[in-house]
Amino acid sequence: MSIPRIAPYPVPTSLPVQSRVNWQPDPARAVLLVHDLQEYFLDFYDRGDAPVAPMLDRVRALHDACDGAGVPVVYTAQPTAQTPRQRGLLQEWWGPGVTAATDRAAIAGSVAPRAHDTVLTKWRYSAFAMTDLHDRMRQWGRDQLLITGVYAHIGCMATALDAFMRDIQPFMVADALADFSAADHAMALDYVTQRCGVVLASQACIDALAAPALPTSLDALRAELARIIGIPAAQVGLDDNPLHLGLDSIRLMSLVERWSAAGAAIGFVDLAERERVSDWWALLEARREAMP
Ligand SMILES: O=C(O)C1=CC=C[C@H](O)[C@H]1O
Ligand SMILES: CC(=O)C(=O)O
Repeated sequence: MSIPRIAPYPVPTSLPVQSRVNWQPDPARAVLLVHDLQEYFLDFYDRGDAPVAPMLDRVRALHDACDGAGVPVVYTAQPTAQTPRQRGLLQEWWGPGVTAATDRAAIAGSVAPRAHDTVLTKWRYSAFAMTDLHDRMRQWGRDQLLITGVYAHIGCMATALDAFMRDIQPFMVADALADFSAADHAMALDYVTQRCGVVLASQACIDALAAPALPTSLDALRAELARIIGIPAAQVGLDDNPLHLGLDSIRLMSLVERWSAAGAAIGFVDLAERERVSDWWALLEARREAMP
């Protein structure tokens, strides 16, 4: 069985109501996933119609928002060369797929990866399967995944469920996804809302990423340091030196960039010369009060 020809359908606008969690995309925690937007998978659509045309526009807008907020962007793409062992059950289920359309394996030009993006080779429905996506997110100190691309009820939903099981908050960006049908698309959004994550519109996601993030409490500062260092928050004590806890200069610079973008006049030396978490909090409080 190959992929069916996909009739146009409108991008979902009425989203399922979330009642279990109040997760919000955080520019300090998020990674944008652009899932399998290869020409091969888009060729089954009428590219000039919904859902693909608006979906690609919204993926581009989200990519721009992530670039502005310092949020890493990760692409997945299946390889054209897959041994039977590598392709596994996909071969029996979907046939040769992109391996028989090697000239269509490229990621769609209108949403092509940019120089600073990460492109992972994709082997199974979930973007975590047989890739180092989780390791990379750990290294970046990030635990939210903003999911866009195709197909919503297959690889995107599988990735959302897998993220949840890895304690990564999944966000399905409803109008930056496309599927086999409106019903499949809606099913994916309903499932994620009920069982593992948050569904939101691309504009709500862009607005959340644009909200500069200064820690609003000492515990929020400890939690942010813990996430970016990759240790439990309980290990970030008020008298601990963040650099001695494992915060390296690259991550320190990313904090300076993020907090400066939020309007706090904080430089690298301001933090490096302060040796306690409590001193960092006092500095953040002082700089917040001095903000216009
Ligand atoms: O051919 C394939 O590998 C696939 C077809 C349709 C959706 C699946 O996610 C993808 O693996
Ligand atoms: C497109 C694809 O590979 C997926 O939905 O997993």
